[in-house]
Amino acid sequence: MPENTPVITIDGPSGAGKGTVARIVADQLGWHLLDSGAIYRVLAVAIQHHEVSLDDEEPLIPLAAHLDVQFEISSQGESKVILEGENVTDTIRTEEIGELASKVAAFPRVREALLRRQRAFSVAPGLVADGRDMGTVVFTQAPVKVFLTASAEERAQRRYNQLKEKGFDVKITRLLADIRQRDERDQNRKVAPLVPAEGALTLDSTDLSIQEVVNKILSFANEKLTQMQHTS
Ligand SMILES: Nc1ncnc2c1ncn2[C@@H]1O[C@H](COP(=O)(O)OP(=O)(O)OP(=O)(O)O)[C@@H](O)[C@H]1O
Ligand SMILES: Nc1ccn([C@@H]2O[C@H](COP(=O)(O)O)[C@@H](O)[C@H]2O)c(=O)n1
Repeated sequence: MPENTPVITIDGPSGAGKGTVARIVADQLGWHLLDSGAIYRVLAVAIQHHEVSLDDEEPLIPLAAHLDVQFEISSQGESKVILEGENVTDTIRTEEIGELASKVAAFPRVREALLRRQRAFSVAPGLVADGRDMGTVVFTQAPVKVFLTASAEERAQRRYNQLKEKGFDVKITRLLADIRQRDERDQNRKVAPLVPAEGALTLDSTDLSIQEVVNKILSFANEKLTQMQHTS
């Protein structure tokens, strides 16, 4: 991992807005983007395709280590996720796959098998990485770390709006229950639990617009990166 590539990590619970703001921040800086949750989600789809049971960690490790996935950008600028030659862009976004991904993500050796793949995204001129352990495990050297959160009710409402817009028939009470269950699992697992990294800026986005969150992250990043230039 090149130690001198600047990385901005954005960790936080499901629906806090990490992916949305990470994309805007990366675009504005002209940096690369890593949606690490997508990797766990793709692995969950691969597990379903290959009918591998979650009862035992062992068979999951080679699947994680040799995951045949490509993240592509279409000619219209839309991102596409290809697993074993199949377009799984929409499949990975379902609540069912999110739930399965969070179960798979609790296995320590599965997480270890995915580390190198995630770190390979750290390429000049810089990387914006979002997930649960970007600042605490994957990019511990990152000069800019953010912990983005929002109330569970607000996150369920955002997810509801998002799914309704895509034409899915969903119940907000169910989404809220799923979000709470996923928070519980991600925060309390033994390996890489969801916690703010040391030195992270904690942002509660419950009452903030997307643009306000982006502005706060960019101004924090600017401050940290300027400090870094002066000390190197
Ligand atoms: N500050 C905000 N105010 C209102 N809506 C927001 C805000 N931030 C994000 N959203 C909306 O909330 C939805 C969820 O956002 P997003 O997918 O970025 O969350 P996430 O933290 O990446 O979730 P996950 O970890 O589950 O992928 C999106 O529809 C997004 O447009
Ligand atoms: N760095 C990460 C990223 C994700 N996970 C797990 O994957 C699940 C799905 O992630 P989304 O961000 O796409 O919702 C999530 O609930 C986590 O369990 C992870 O462990 N580490």
